[in-house]
Amino acid sequence: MGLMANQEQRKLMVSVLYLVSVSTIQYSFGSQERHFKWEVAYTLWAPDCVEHSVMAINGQFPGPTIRARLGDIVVIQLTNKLPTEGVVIHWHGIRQFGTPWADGTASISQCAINPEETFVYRFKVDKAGTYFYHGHYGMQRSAGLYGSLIVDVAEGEKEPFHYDGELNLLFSDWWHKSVNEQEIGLSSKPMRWIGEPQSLLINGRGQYNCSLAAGYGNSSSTSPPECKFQGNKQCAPQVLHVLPRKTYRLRIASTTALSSLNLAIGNHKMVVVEADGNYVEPFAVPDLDIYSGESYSVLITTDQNPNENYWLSIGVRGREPKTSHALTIFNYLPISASKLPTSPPLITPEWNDYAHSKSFIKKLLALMGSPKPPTNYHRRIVLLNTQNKINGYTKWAINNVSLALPPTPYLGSIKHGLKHAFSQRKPPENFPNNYNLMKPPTNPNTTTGNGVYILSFGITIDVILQNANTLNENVSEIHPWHLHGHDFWVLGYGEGRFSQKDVKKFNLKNPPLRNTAVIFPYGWTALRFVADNPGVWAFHCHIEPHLHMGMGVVFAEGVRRVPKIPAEALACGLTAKWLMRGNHT
Ligand SMILES: O=C1O[C@H]([C@@H](O)CO)C(O)=C1O
Repeated sequence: MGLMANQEQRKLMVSVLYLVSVSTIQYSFGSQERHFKWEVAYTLWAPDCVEHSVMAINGQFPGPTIRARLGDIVVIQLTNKLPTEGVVIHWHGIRQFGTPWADGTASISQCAINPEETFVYRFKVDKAGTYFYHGHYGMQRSAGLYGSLIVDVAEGEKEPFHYDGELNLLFSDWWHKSVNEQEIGLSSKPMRWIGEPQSLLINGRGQYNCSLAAGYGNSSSTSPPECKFQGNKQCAPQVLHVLPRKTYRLRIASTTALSSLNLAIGNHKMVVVEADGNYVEPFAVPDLDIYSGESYSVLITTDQNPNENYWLSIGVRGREPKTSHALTIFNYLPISASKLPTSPPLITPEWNDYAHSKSFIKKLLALMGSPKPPTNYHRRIVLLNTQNKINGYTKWAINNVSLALPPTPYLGSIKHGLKHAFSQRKPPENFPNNYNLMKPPTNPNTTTGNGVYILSFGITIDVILQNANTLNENVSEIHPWHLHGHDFWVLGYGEGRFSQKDVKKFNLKNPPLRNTAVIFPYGWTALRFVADNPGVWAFHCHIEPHLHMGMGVVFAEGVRRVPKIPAEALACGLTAKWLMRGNHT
């Protein structure tokens, strides 16, 4: 198979040995500014061995990894080199305390950066953990605009667990149809759904129509042929080189557009220690579900037969899979990476085995000593998730409002009192009692809206995400919801309609802190957070086409306390007019 040429393998071995030693080096300097100069441009690339256009950063796909230490200021000077479209980048999991204009959400925190313009993102990383970044304008994440963002503990501090080396995995899904065509299909009448991805990618690499694992005795005539490529191809798997009898931290994040994934490594159990940049009570699992917008760290001990290699595989969950698993090799050095594992890759649990997913997610509990939620809430917002229609167009709606973002970003319009910038009607806090969650909506018609949930500064908010049936009989889908500007405590999950009696079952003792939480088909998920971060924050389904079809809401809190917003974030829509009136002195 020629996964890795010999010389390349030696080079990588040296870098693994370096990696192992690096974790013991003590740095002698404190927090600092980390500067990056980036250009976003389309480039031709073959993520799954088939060439298409991808949105790259400095010619790289995925974009460069940002690595910083807790307390550092990260400064990214981003120049838009796309010929005809705007761009923004969201720093997923970074709460942006004091810098809400750097959250990178078009129409919410800033104006899109026009071609040839530069915008400087400057923010503090105030919590160690595994994060990532991605485009947040239209469906630019699906176009390939993403990369990893890793925050190490502060100088002289230790993680609450030991490891000898570290490996970084960023998962995504990939379509051969351009994002432009996908977007047009979604907004056509009737809607043309994007379908399942052609490939899954691990660190931007996958294999369409060929298998790294072909040749395991029972491969049938329908299974794809063996991959034939040299290790230098863009789609060649990034082999994970490890040394025997060590402990590795795998940092994992999922920036998929659609797919929920399950990860497994042959013969190795994983000990989960971090979720979305928050420590959890360690627990061991043979496989792990990861939804779009989530990140995890797991510890792996290389205690298996050192004369073998092992498969690392990801497969689709929660939707009927039509996409092959993505694979790479967990290579025990010094044996060659081209020695195929003796056992075939692990198969993902049945796509609709939700009991498996629920049992995993309920094991996640905050590490002892983590911040606890307030015991009471001040305001409860119940959000019903439905698929709907507007004049024959398919939409997603929350409490029967489908989010259509306004041309003027909310942060500037709210801060500067520009009331015509968006609807001043309060979006609904609940949905009718007689709504039947188990059936398609009896009246599927909805309307668009762009109203904002204004949260009094400092209060405790409970959000109940309530799932329901889609437009099709007997279908309810998974939705991973992501909150900007905050972590929330996940207080509980339940089946059917949420009711007051469910409150008794909330976990107020050690609920995990996260920034993304899933709702299961026909179920509910309860979240709690404190509205203590001045700014305007998106809260939305992280499935990119669903957000595109309106599946989100907007929270605003303490906007009067936001310091002076940089003019570059305001130079569009009604805030541009406001600037021209000379208000920004
Ligand atoms: O938004 C979606 O549309 C399709 C389907 O409901 C209609 O084709 C699907 O699976 C989604 O998640």
